[in-house]
Amino acid sequence: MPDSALVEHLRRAVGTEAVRTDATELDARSHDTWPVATVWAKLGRHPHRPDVVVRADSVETVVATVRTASEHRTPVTPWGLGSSVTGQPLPVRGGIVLDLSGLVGEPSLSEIDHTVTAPAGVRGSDLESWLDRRGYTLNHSPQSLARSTVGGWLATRATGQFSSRYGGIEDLVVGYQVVLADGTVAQVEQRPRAAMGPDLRAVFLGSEGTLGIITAVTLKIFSRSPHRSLEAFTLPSVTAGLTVMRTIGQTGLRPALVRFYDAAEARHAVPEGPHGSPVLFLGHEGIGDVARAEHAASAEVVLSAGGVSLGAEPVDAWMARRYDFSSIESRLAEPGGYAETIEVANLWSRLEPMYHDLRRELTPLAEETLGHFSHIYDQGSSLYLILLGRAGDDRTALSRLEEIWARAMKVVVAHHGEVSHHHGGGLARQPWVAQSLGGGHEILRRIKDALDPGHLLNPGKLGLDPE
Ligand SMILES: Cc1cc2nc3c(=O)[nH]c(=O)nc-3n(C[C@H](O)[C@H](O)[C@H](O)COP(=O)(O)OP(=O)(O)OC[C@H]3O[C@@H](n4cnc5c(N)ncnc54)[C@H](O)[C@@H]3O)c2cc1C
Repeated sequence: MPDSALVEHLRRAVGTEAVRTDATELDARSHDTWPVATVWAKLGRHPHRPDVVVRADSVETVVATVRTASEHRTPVTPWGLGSSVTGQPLPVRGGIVLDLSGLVGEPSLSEIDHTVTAPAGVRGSDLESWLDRRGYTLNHSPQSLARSTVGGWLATRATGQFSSRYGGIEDLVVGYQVVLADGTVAQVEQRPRAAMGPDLRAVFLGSEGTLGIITAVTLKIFSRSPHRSLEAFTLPSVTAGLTVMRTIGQTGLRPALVRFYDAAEARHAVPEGPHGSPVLFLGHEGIGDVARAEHAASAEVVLSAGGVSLGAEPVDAWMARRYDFSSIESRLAEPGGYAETIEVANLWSRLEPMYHDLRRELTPLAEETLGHFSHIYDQGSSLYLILLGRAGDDRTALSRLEEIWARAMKVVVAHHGEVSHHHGGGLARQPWVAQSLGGGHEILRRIKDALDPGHLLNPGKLGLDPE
């Protein structure tokens, strides 16, 4: 039962309409897009249900909510569009879910500075369409573009499909407004760079709503590229593909698109074949002559590693379906069906052994284990695994998913890799946060203690609860 004094106080502070306590709303906020949470829902379980939902449509509502929560010593868990696939916005201690998806409004554009500022609840695809009509793009293209908010991108340190050229959200953010646990409204930004003190923009990126509530965001924008070259290639082995990706990155070539599928995922990525070989998708963009020259240089690296061109068509087809998530959703909708996506990262020197160990450990747990490498850095790359399976019933499916997580994280830690490249910790990676962050976790704990001494913001995440 919700605390009636809290609910009354919230209604007075933010208005009756913004405060929701109906069962449908509370049930909906007890599941995000994490497959484990989807199976809980199939089993009728709501282990992490809020007591009340506040729908924010202004910064004042956010401030009033956190102040009221502080007086009642009640947790507040921010919620964007719930596209997290790791349980990040699930209110594990109940209390208030603060829905930020109504925090919207007309963005403002600076064509001279090449920036756009938008309220944090704006849906990614709405902002991208708004910019597109004006000849610009964010060049931030997560697969969840139409299912996530701009504030959520910062809170989760998200990255997009063209990050190999443009970077993750940490490279695209100019500044933002954040409401602290005591209701203080702060602005952090750099115009465009500063050397006085640390770069405070980094503090809240990836904080998963545990340090503050982001209410407005200023992002870089780019003029639309006049030219794009796309091409797919088969490669003889995973070793060859990783060598190609590393060479391209370390030579200073900056493809916007690099996706290297192992043979198992290549069957899905290029359904028309040829089957049995890994496949690389490559794309360069920018001013025509420059992009064509870069593409030719990258293609030369691929061909000298035994690559064979399949032309542009497989990549064009992927561009058209790149936001499609139905293979995961339809498998999860089947009785006993389960599916999971796990993204990790490592240095080039450790990536291939980690990949092989992960495949070996996870293959017995699923009908299909698919892998691709898709965000390259000079020092390493991400690895994205998709697992699809069917169990006798949903209970068995749930334990299969739990075992997949446990085995995968153990392998990545053993290879000194990053346990998450972009989906974040949430509940899925809770047991591995402290080990993964090492000495950095103590710094994070102290920042948490200073910014949120009552530990009210999204408790139960990033291993930050008091011992
Ligand atoms: C089909 C699909 C594809 C995906 N593809 C990608 C991808 O390509 N790249 C990628 O990085 N991620 C991807 N994701 C994961 C997810 O979409 C991102 O993490 C996204 O940034 C979450 O945004 P959201 O607004 O839905 O936040 P939510 O899921 O609602 O919340 C996520 C976390 O952020 C916090 N939070 C949300 N808004 C705020 C705010 N304004 N202030 C403070 N804290 C806040 C919440 O408390 C929670 O901890 C994908 C998810 C799906 C379902």
